[in-house]
Amino acid sequence: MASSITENLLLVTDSYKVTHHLQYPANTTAVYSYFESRGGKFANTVFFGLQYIIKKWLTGQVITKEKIQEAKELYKLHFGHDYFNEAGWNYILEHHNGCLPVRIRAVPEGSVVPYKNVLFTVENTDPKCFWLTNYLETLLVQVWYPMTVATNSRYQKEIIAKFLHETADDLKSLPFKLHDFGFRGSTSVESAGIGGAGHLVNFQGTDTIAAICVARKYYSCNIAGFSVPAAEHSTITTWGRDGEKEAFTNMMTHFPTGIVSIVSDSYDIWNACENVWGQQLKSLVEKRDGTLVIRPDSGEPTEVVVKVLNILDDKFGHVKNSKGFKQLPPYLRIIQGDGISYETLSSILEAMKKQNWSAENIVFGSGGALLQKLNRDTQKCAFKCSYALINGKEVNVYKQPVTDPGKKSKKGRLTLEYSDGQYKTVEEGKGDPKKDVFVTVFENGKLLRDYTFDEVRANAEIDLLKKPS
Ligand SMILES: O=C(Nc1cccnc1)c1ccc2c(c1)ncn2CC1CCN(C(=O)c2ccccc2)CC1
Repeated sequence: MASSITENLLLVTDSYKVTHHLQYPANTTAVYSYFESRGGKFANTVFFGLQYIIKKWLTGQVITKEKIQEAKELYKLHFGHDYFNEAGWNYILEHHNGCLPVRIRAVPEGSVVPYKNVLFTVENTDPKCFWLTNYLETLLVQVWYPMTVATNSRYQKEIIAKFLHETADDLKSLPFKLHDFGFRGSTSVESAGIGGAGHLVNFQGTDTIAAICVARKYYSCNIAGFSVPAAEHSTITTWGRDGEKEAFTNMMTHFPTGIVSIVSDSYDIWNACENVWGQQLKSLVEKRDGTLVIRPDSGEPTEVVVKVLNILDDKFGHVKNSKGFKQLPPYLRIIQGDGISYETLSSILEAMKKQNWSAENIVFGSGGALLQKLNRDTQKCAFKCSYALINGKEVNVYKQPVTDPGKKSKKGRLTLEYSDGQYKTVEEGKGDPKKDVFVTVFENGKLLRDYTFDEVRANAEIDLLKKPS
């Protein structure tokens, strides 16, 4: 029978974990583990995506006779030996009605937590199922992905907010300033949805429809993001090299109101801005009831963006906003969707500012850098056992590799405390329960806290009043 990894939780783990029930000390009755970001690219981490994993994989009667049988057969083939913990899984089936006897406690979704703080803990709730805690590590650590996308996206929001503070009348446009172009560059439809939802924690502009679906299905959000009619090269180039003006006119005719975005670099972006938009279609642009967003899509972004703005200025003029920076007429904006990342954003906005252009004039699109150019190491996400009960004795468990002090793990039962605006992880069970911010989100097959996307967004919101440093 083909393995149905897509449904069978017993198959969603690393092979070596299938043998781990035989490797703990005799009479181990509790294994307690935690997840953290040990720090990496970003000092703070937006915690997001655990609820997706819990709802998709852990809630309800996830263990069945058929799944146990399928796993038993597959692992016999895989190892060439019978290591599978059939008795352990049958015990869960019989004594817990197929529900997982574990407790997961976590910081609220959307929380922004400095690295090296505990983000969630996992423990078995039935002493016979000590082996289950770390069986779930493989799946639970995959939260690194939505978390890291949400974090990387939020750091770009802070950059854009800074430049809006410095050069724009207000920050009203901030939610739409970074648009997700990353669907095609994602590893899979599922990962596009998960990562794209991570981006939508911070923004409301996306072309990754899978992300809308994840926010709707797993975070009770009817519509988490928006987009508009936009051209791609094929809808321009199929009109022929001499047909670019007709292609542009067709767009303006089919989409006579609202925002419409037209990629304009198919042949010569300078000619398109200067002669087509700036002369041949000038009055069409000026009279249209909406905003034309011109999209360059090649060349060195800092140079192209500023040169396009200056050409459009020459043709359509500008006004000075309250901060003294130039602003194109409201019917005209640009979007830069090529080469956009956390690393390049500032240089583009700085180049604009140097030539007195407000950040108000531009929207960004980001694809691979937003959803794909990340890995578990970006934020050094790790899952480690810190406490066990062995022969009824509490044991603080830890690792402290002489070869890498940075991999030292925390000891004992952990609490994440928040006081005076600071998070603090307290180890060895010495925390103050009154200051503990953790929520029990899952226990014995049940999701106990169901965060809405609005709640997640509120928790992750940046300080909009903070003047740029
Ligand atoms: O080229 C686009 N998508 C794309 C997708 C995949 C690969 N390449 C490009 C694309 C998509 C959306 C675009 C775009 C260009 N140019 C402008 N937009 C729309 C953005 C949508 C949201 N924006 C709004 O201001 C806004 C729109 C609706 C409601 C409220 C605000 C700002 C612009």
